[in-house]
Amino acid sequence: MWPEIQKHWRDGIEILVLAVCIYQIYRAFRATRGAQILVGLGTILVVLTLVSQVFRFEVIWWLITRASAILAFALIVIFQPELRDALARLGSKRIFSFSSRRRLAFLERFADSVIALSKKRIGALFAIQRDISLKKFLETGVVLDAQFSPEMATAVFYPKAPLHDGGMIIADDRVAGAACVFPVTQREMRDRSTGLRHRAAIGLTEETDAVAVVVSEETGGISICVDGRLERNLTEKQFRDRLADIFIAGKSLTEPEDDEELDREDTVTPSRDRDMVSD
Ligand SMILES: Nc1ncnc2c1ncn2[C@@H]1O[C@H](COP(=O)(O)OP(=O)(O)OP(=O)(O)O)[C@@H](O)[C@H]1O
Repeated sequence: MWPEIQKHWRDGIEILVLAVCIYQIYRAFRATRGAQILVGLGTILVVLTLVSQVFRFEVIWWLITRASAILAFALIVIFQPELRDALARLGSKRIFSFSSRRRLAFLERFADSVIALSKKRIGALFAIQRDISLKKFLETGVVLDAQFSPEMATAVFYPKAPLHDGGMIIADDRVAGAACVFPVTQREMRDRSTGLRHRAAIGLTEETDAVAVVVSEETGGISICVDGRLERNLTEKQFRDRLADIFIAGKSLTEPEDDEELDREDTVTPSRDRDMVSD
């Protein structure tokens, strides 16, 4: 047993490293235009490799090995925009992410705005960008690049206002755009009353790592959606706590923080979720 472990421990580590790399590549590309191409090519390659190895198809095997260099080159060309985005993100991470103090101020403003909309029963859909760019959804709406404020949120979502239809995208603490169309989930809903606004929140967060917040026009209920999981009808406190949990690792949104702690927080990564970072 022991000699076997000694012989194969390197293989174990190699498999682990490969699994982590493949998973990270999948995460980086899952919401991008080329994701389906990548999955398709990967599947074809794996199937062809398996078939050629099992049945010893020498010509197919020869073709696979020869084609891999061309394929690698083709992938770089196909994924050029995504690669550029990913590298830019890597470079900008933490350095350009907005400071804890700004993040906290934004979250408080945001929570107040959502609660005000809920009280007035103004339907709203927000998408807060995290690591994965929401640029392609921004293109479906109207670019604003404006400072976020409760007045701004109410003006945008006010019924009959020109931009009230669709979702608002927030990147860092700014409103990137409004009236954006998000992908609607195709999942069968247990709750048949789940309408398009909520389905769009689920769809977007299934495809990206954004956090979606919905205010129901019908009930005023506030929901948060992360990774395709919708948490509906949160109370004010639950909503604030959930926001804090996601973006500032559980620190209270309402309790003032001392400066020292805030500064220190800039250097650590929150427990479970990533912070909001610019694209
Ligand atoms: N794909 C989409 N992307 C963004 N917003 C959308 C999308 N589809 C619908 N919406 C928004 O949702 C609104 C319709 O919401 P609908 O009543 O169907 O949903 P709901 O989940 O029942 O919400 P509510 O509880 O507010 O009624 C539309 O007016 C539009 O603003």
